[in-house]
Amino acid sequence: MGARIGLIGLGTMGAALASNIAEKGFDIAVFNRTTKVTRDFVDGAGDLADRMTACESLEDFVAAIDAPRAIILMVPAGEPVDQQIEALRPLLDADDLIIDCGNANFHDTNRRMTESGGPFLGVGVSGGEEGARHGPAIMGGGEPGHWDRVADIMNAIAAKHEGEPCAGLLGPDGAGHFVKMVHNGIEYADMQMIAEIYGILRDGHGLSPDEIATVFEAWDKGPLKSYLIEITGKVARAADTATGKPLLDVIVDAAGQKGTGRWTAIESQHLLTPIPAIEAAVVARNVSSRRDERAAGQEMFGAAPQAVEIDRDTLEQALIAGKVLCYAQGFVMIAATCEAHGWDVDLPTVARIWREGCIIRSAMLDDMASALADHPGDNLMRTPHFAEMLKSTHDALRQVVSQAALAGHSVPALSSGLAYFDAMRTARGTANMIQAQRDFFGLHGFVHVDGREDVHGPWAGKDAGKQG
Ligand SMILES: NC(=O)C1=CN([C@@H]2O[C@H](COP(=O)(O)OP(=O)(O)OC[C@H]3O[C@@H](n4cnc5c(N)ncnc54)[C@H](OP(=O)(O)O)[C@@H]3O)[C@@H](O)[C@H]2O)C=CC1
Ligand SMILES: O=C(CO)[C@H](O)[C@H](O)COP(=O)(O)O
Repeated sequence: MGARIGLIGLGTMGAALASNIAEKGFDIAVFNRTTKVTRDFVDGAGDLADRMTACESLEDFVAAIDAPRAIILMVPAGEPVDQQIEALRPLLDADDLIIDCGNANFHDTNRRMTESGGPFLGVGVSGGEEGARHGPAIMGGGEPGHWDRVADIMNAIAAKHEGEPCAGLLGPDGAGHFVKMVHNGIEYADMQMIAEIYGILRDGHGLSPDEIATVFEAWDKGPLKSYLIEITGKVARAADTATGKPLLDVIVDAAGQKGTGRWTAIESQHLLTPIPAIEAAVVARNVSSRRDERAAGQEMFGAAPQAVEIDRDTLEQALIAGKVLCYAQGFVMIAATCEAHGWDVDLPTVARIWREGCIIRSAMLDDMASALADHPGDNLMRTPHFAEMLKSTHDALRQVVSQAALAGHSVPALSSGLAYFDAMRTARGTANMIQAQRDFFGLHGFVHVDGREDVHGPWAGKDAGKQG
């Protein structure tokens, strides 16, 4: 008997996932581009090594797995995935299954479904190293017959919510990677809003990292309870091992990004689906990387953030409103994309899968799953439970955004969330002005409130057709 499954790419995620798979009782063959990494991994796997076959060539790796084979790729998105597929396929049988568990762009996954030369699944895995090791959230995309071949493994290694695996096949093609991408978009917005509140506590209230940790630890016991709030308390409490200083104070304020947030923002523009809090979070990361320019700006205009008087309850309420709006935008985007691609991704199932294991897990997700199930097609912000939540918190968000602006704090995600909320409850907006301007300079026409279409203003010549 050979291995039940194989895994290529023993980096942070692949190593943890391979250990998780072995721990759940499945024999696994492992391969890594750098052979020493494979050896070191299996040598350090303790009792789990009995269930692992360390392979030093792709040929040995393929031979070590029982046919029909299932092979997980856990390598960086883009070229590395295509290279691995290209190297593997000639060694595989026609019905061997390749499963890309990295953060692929779902357009690539759509392409690979047909061009990878055999059965293919695109599976989003969330939870970071700890999640991959002990139970991630797993978002599958592809054909049900292919998913069924590995469903027992996926369910066994996934996080559990009250015994229910946080794993599932969400749709065909790249649907799983698409949902993981939006998950990351929400992650970006949630993290940015937390960072903005951290900035107010640090620069507006003058709190130390330890004092800030205490605030987030308290919030993690209330409605904001979530993985990201929990780790915010932990990172604020941590000390730098080199200097003994608070860790946050020795980290350069330039955020990295590997692309999933940017992909979400770009995709939303293609779909004409507004996700301004997520876009603002991507922009904020880009701004953060402009360190020299920011320093020059401070020299010229003076430092921006001043003391600000907003009580902590108001900050907590604002963050609650912001968090709901991040998820609302993400779910709307999933719904819009499904429509565009003819996918039938079930939003309550997505919310249920996100309840444990993933980075955006939150106490709110159980209620979100119920709200989306009870009110299909509605924006989460208009479902009764979350509408009540927003009614009681949006004033706090307004106070925080306005006070922050007056005191020179940059809060792009919180203010974009608020602008979205206000726009989405304004029946008559201001785009009539845009339409009039477009018609004035380009004779683009507008829809008249009486129902007539392609109407022009009085500036149009007789030849332009109908006038208003
Ligand atoms: N880190 C995280 O929190 C999460 C990451 N992901 C996704 O999981 C995937 C893996 O990420 P992560 O484990 O963090 O990455 P790491 O950088 O830790 O590991 C990357 C792995 O891929 C291998 N690799 C890199 N380039 C190639 C290539 N061209 N051909 C073959 N193998 C290659 C590396 O091998 P070598 O040792 O030879 O360099 C290494 O084993 C990515 O798609 C990432 O976006 C998903 C969820 C969470
Ligand atoms: O998928 C993840 C978490 O869910 C990865 O950690 C990803 O790398 C996060 O994105 P970025 O690196 O752009 O912050």
